[in-house]
Amino acid sequence: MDFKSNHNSPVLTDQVPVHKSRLRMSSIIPPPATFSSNLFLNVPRRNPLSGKLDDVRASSWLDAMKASSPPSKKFKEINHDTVSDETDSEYFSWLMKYPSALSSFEQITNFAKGKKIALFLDYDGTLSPIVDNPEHAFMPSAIRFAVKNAAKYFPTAIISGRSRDKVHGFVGLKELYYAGSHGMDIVGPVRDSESVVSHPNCIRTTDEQGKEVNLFQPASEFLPMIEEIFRSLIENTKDIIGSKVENNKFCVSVHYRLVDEKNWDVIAQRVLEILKNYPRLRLTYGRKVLEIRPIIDWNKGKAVEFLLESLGLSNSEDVLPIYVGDDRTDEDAFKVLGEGNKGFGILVSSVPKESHACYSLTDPSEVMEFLRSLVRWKKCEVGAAHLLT
Ligand SMILES: O=P(O)(O)OC[C@H]1O[C@H](O[C@H]2O[C@H](CO)[C@@H](O)[C@H](O)[C@H]2O)[C@H](O)[C@@H](O)[C@@H]1O
Repeated sequence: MDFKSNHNSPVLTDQVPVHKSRLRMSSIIPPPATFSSNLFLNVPRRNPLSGKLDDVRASSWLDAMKASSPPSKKFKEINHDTVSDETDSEYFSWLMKYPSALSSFEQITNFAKGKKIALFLDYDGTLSPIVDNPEHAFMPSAIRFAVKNAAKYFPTAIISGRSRDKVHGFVGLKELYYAGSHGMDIVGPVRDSESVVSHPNCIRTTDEQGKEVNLFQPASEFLPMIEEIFRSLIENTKDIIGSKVENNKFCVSVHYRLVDEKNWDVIAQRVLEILKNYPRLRLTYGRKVLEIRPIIDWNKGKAVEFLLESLGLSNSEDVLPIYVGDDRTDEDAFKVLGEGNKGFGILVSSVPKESHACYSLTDPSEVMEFLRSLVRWKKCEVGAAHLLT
């Protein structure tokens, strides 16, 4: 769900068909709603006088917040004595729709034959397991090694909601490209593509190793505003035990994973209250996190397109982009790749979720397995090509 603020009202725009997903998975998405300027919820009601609008607003947010991170227990590990047939069949019919990228590996590589694969990887929940403290979301070294190896064969980029510096620090591989702040901060290779260099927010600079790069920051004018709201959010949530406000440079995350559930409505109300003063910012949510970001026409999907263009890999039949991610913000990238069958989106999830992806993997360890398999396959392909020459 995506609350777009403007001077009169933050407007809810939901890209996933609400009724369909609510039918399939109880309450992934809160009920359709709009907000007036005082941020009270306006929902069609049978009796407009019954109940308090504040209560409705809080319960709508609570629905969203509770649903934002479903129980992480893997279906395949569930004790079948305690699980209903209904749950099993829900999972298996979901798997029919989003087959495992490991089980379907041959299908994927058949499609990839002779093509140049470009890899796009989300960070939290994809390369590092979800943990309580966002500062401790370290990447297991075996996964780092798999990513490093994959990058030897395929151009590889990390696209994260974190600040670019922070995610670079966690991943620690200089051979990758990095996009932070949900794609609003990209360092890409230098290429004289008209659509890349002509963008007013794209500048040529040098990276830490002195290499020439293109730095693209489409939300740079929002930097002071983000700093300001970051400070205000810290000040206004400091009494909520367990809350954590994270500065992601062009966006801010308000974490409630460690907040007692009875205070989730308090944290939502405080954030909404502050946001009233920032009509050019909007509120979205991820896995037990509320995210504040600029209203600009930019997202992880656009970042993928930008990077493909920067790498000289766009508009080519011989290129197969693969995006792996676990979160709502990754859906924009899945959508871009799904349109016109440009590439594959792989959703990382151990529970059924509606998605624009076409395959699934359960967790970061399966992501690692998938990357290793891609490398093995590529080595064989290269070996076979050598034998023929
Ligand atoms: O795009 P991503 O790389 O997936 O980043 C999305 C958010 O990830 C982080 O929060 C999530 O992971 C934390 C560590 O496992 C977890 O504690 C939190 O509950 C999750 O929401 C990050 O801290 C956020 O800033 C990112 O926006």
